[in-house]
Amino acid sequence: MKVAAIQLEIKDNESKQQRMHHVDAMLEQLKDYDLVILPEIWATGYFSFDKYVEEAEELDGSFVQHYMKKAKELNLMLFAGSFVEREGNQFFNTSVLFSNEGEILDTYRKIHLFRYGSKEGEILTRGDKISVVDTKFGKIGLSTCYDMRFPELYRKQVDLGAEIFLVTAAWPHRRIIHWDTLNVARALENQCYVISCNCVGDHRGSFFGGHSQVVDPWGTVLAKVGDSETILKTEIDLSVIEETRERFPNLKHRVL
Ligand SMILES: NC(=O)CCC(=O)C(=O)O
Repeated sequence: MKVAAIQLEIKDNESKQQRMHHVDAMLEQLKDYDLVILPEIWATGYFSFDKYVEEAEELDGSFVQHYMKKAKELNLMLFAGSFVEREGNQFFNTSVLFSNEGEILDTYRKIHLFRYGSKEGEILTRGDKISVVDTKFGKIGLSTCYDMRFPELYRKQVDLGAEIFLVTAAWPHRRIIHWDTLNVARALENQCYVISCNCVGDHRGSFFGGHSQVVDPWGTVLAKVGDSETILKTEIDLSVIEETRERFPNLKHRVL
């Protein structure tokens, strides 16, 4: 399974349309990939809290319609990262997984909203549904950034059959050691692949840390990129999930 993560630089002087245009050009390079993942609230810019309401869209709005078409056109499964979703008078940090046929496989509204130096928790409403979706590549669990600090979410995803965790993020450079550690921890404790995608760049005075990565179910980092804009490209072997779980069956040894 060929996977790619578009580690996007968020530039303050770019508009949502410009960022989408830039991402679309990067997607064109990934036509023979099976799965592509994008970061958190990348089109608006995670720290552009003043634009959240103005740029929010409904689930059938133009952002989702656009990436639905792109997934089909490029014949790839696309985890389009998250965007600010409006439903009635509520707003959510919502990510969408599209099939290569352009269907919405699942959506996920971030459950753990970030409140440390972030207005996310003031503006948005938290999600309350755990997302694990059956795909042609196995069962995939969806999550967003700060969620990584809450192991119980991933354990619940495993209980629902998850084999691969997709994590969309806007994680700062100053806590990048936590990010690296959590990517490995979530993979090895749950014997799942972690495929994560972070932003980079100096956005409204905060530096995003990059380090988008792919970690296998044994906790080995198969691929990791640095802290500048790039596309992480790698291949994963899905048989490693079952093989790891059989060889070292810690998931079966749970007591609690
Ligand atoms: N976007 C986020 O959720 C940031 C999370 C973060 O910076 C942290 O957990 O540390």
